[in-house]
Amino acid sequence: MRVTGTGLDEELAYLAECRAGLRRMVEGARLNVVVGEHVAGDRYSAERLGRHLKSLAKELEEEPEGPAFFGRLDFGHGPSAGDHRGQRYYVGRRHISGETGRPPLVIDWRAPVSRVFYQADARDPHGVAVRRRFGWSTRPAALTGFEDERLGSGEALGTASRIVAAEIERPRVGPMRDIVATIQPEQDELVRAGLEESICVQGAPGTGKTAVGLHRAAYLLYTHRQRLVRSGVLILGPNQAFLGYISAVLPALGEVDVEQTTLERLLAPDPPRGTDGEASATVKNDVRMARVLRRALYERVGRPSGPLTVPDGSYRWRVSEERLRRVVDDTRREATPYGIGRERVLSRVVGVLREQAESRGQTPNAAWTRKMGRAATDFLDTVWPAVRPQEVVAGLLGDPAALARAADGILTPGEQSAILWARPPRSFRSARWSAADAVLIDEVASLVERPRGYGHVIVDEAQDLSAMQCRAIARRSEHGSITVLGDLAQGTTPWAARDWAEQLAHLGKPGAQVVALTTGFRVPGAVVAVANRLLEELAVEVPRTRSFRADGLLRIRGTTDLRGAAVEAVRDALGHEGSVAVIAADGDLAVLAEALEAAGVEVAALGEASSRARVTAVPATMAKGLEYDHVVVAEPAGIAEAEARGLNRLYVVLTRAVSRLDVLHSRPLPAGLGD
Ligand SMILES: Nc1ncnc2c1ncn2[C@@H]1O[C@H](COP(=O)(O)OP(=O)(O)OP(=O)(O)O)[C@@H](O)[C@H]1O
Repeated sequence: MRVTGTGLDEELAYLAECRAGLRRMVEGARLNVVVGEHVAGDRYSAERLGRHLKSLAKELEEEPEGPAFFGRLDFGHGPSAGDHRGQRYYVGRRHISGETGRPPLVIDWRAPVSRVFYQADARDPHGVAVRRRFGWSTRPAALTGFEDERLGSGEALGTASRIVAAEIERPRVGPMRDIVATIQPEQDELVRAGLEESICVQGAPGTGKTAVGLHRAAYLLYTHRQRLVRSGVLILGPNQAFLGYISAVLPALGEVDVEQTTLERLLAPDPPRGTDGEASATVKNDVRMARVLRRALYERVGRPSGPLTVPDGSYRWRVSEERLRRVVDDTRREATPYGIGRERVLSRVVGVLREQAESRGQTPNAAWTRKMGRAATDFLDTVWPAVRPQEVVAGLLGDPAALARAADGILTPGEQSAILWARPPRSFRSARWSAADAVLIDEVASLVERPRGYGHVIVDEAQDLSAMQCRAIARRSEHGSITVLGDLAQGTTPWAARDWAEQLAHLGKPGAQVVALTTGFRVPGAVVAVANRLLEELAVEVPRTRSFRADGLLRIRGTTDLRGAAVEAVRDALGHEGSVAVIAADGDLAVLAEALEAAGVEVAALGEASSRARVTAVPATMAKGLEYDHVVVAEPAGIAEAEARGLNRLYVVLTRAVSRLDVLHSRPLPAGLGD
């Protein structure tokens, strides 16, 4: 290893060239925005191209002084260097073109050759003689130094790199950042898996699952841009606070065309107006509901009773009851969506009428066909009525007899009464739908008409999804692939997955490979040790984590004055750099926040973007996926007791700390934390 200043002048000169290159690109992008409309083939592409170029121009302008590159590869002269023999490449967040006719100044981190930057090591240098990592200071961004690894001579730092360690251990300020400069080899494998591949990443807290998912989205868009920009990439996260935390990563990587939302919002843009008790939510989220709903929908399909007669001038056409029954039965057997089934029944009946007309020597035209269609509408509405998905669900939840028919042999009487509305609304239009109802409505809607699919779907915190929620995602990725991210140990919903095979089957990708990540980049070693102890109590089979980080501080303190101890711990935390969170059971948080405010500490509520306070009060149920430099956990027993999977919740809460964790308790610690 060499950590030297030699060559820094040359690198600074090269940086100046890169910045000049960026300025040329800004000019070019601005011009292209003007002419974009003329070069794109159609309006849709023109709009996309225009947006892309505008955002590129804007970003380049906003960040002309940013870190233009983070790595350099000097290939050797041996045969293993292949086409890159003797070449030097700079690797950065984005491609920077050279002057006309000259090679690029910086290669995008997603380009094929950049893979070597992440994968090369002393055992397999991939033809690289020297890998150089650059260190940058932030605000203002300045190139401060570099580290060389002479991989060709068997010399590699791996995770001992000081630049890598500094990046991983840096305090967290503001929203989540990209990790392109320090992606680890096992993460890189997942980021660059092929588009056709669906993968499931089981990773302990802080192993970079979310980071991998976001970078995978960026990688896939770079590698398959044409295909994915049209079909779309969707990222699903657990809640708005989490989405807010991760929302800046993809735009910073130049990717603005990714839909990032929660499943709840995707299914129902308006917030739910109703709620479910645990018993009813559990039944509604059970996979058996899919069969109940299908029955309820198809129960609407009737049996023709009597022939259909249609007057047509001096004739009366007649279709026999038996023929009508065959049309309906054949259509049912074809298993097309309900809505298409309805169209087919109509067109088949009209087809029978046409045959009769033709055999009478008539030549039916389009106007005649329309007329026959209108004449058959009453029949159609009786045997295959148009439906609204909400109406079907309301028909079940509001009518014990209808529910009993649809759920017979599927749900027990107790389960049926758990989901029945105590006071049914007058019409389905005034129903106060809950989040679980939205999933049921979506299930019915997809039986009527297939929903829009995405090219790739990334699902974070996937262990928490119910079977019915998984099905909603499966429908949207039927012809695409998915990346499933999660941790069985962090499952907190009543229906949280206990193994991945079943969850993947519900997600429609039973064959997806499950890959484990076990190196934690967030949580310091001392905290990981405590979390691993708690893991023993959680009854899930997951590999233990080891921390990349030797730094960090853990304090577990008993107290008789929880509020006073929390104020003291937060004051101490504010003496350090970085973000601070106070996490407690949802019901215990308000008094702590009040105590802090009373002591003159400014506290922001979670998601309160306008606040400048460094301290955030985080309800335990909202902590998932988030991270703070210093975390004060108040009364673990309260968190563990608040819900059925309270110990899993506590495991989530304890693993939010990046640098320091204070655990304060006035009551005995829950099992696993006690000793
Ligand atoms: N290779 C890396 N280099 C630098 N930082 C990294 C790397 N991998 C992960 N991190 C950082 O570690 C932290 C944890 O990552 P992330 O949130 O993706 O983990 P996770 O597995 O999703 O965690 P959890 O399950 O607890 O939500 C983030 O701040 C992320 O930026």
